[in-house]
Amino acid sequence: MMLKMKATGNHASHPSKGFKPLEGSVGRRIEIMDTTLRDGEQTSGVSFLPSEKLQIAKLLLEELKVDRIEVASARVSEGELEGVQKITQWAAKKGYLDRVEVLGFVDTPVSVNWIVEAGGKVLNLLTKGSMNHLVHQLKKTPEQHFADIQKSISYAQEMGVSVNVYLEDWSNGMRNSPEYTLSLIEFLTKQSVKRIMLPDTLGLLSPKEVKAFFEQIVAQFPAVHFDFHAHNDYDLSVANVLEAISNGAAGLHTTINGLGERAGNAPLESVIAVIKDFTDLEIGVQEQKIFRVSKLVEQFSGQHIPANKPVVGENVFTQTAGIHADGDNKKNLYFNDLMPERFGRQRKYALGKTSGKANILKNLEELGISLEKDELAKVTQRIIELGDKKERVTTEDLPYIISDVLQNNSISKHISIEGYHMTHSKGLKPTVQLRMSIHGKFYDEIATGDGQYDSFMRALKKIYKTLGRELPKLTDYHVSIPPGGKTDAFVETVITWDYGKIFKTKGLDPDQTVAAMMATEKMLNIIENMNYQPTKEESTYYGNQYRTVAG
Ligand SMILES: CC(C)C(=O)C(=O)O
Repeated sequence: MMLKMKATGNHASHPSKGFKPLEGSVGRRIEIMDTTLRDGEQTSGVSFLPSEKLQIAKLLLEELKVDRIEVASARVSEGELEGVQKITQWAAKKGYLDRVEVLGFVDTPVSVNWIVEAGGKVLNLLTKGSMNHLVHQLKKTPEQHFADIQKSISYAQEMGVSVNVYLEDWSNGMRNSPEYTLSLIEFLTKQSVKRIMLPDTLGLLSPKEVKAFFEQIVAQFPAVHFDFHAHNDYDLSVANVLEAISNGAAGLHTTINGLGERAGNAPLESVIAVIKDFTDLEIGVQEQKIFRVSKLVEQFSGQHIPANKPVVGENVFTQTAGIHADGDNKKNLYFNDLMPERFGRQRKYALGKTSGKANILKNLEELGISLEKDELAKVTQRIIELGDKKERVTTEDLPYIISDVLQNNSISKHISIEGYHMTHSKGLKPTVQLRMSIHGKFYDEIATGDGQYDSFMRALKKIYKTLGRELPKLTDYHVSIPPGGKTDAFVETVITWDYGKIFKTKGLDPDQTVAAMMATEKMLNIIENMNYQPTKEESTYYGNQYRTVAG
């Protein structure tokens, strides 16, 4: 028998753990086998290119430092063969070949030959862990199945390939046919097998059952290395993993971002956080690298990470309520062990209608901007207004908002856009129906143009014409979005006007045309201020900037 013994060792308690570790969780080192490239790729719609597989494999083994990776199923395709070859060629040079595993079937000699051709050295042999699967899928007796398994193991050995064994549908087996399932384990302990891998194939177990099954199995086979392979159908994969390792499992299977069949596998990012914070078990994974790897897998898999996904989701280290930011300023009142820096991330403070001054100050600090008290109050007010329109304003939006608000401050508002209706249809020119208020009086016009903004300007010109007034000449029109490339970000439109003097106005809105209309409204008020001979307290225009004229 070649079963790997579980390692034991001393382990000092994590200083931040103010609680008793779960029973049975002190001092062992847990092996992490990441199966992003095999079970993760079984996510509907995911297919990694060979070169992508190689890049992910490198990051998993060298940066994250997981113990083992499962990179493919044997026999799948030519592309899969190429992907495994790329990984094994690289792994051979690095001395990692015994950490690169391939799932294969009880089909001597096909899977083993495929793995050998791919340059692999480890077979994860898929056997049937429940009577149900054995009888209804393979239509074999346990004796026949055991004989076939023995043949596969012997052939792999002959070919220089080492073997771990999966008991597919093990969880069902433990529930409904434990005699068969335990007899298979018993049989495997007498074979040349390194690890026995116990999948909750349908993700049907509760933490209580995982605990009971592991207690039973580990008591019966104390020298055996058992891996647990969880699925997330009830959102219990992480809780189940915690029970498995706390009750004797020596290894775990995970995927990055929880990719995998149906609801996915146990997500590596949460699993490592939970092991570090809730047990005194040891793992070799480098958690600071997790975010980088998670983003790369997101990109290659095309599976967007939900914003609220623990550890790696966009929003999970963003405080939205102002009271939290305030608490962070006052003795870190909202501190917990799950610090973003651990995972290569940073805490953020959201800007929106619930965020308040403390959040804005935190963001200004990050940007190195300081504002006067009254300016801060105005910026806060503007963010609240924007928050009412759009849920979140980002730090990157802030400089635009500040400049927008401060510019607006210094201008008395006599003219406003009271209402508009814009059309944009294929085959027809855009039309804008516009209502303006000028010194309290309403003016309505409709115009058609080459674009929505052009239509708006034409309607505006008609109104101004009826008043016998001229508009400045538009000489430049510049649109930009804050860095980050988000399509839901605020758009800043800067328009340059020639009214004898050259000046610029800015508008900011998630909609580009609306941003341009806001910039235009500001321009109208500026020229109105110019024409109006401002009073002492009114704003006026000097050169290319606006100042309040003090008394
Ligand atoms: C193919 C097998 C090993 C599997 O992924 C599972 O049972 O969950």
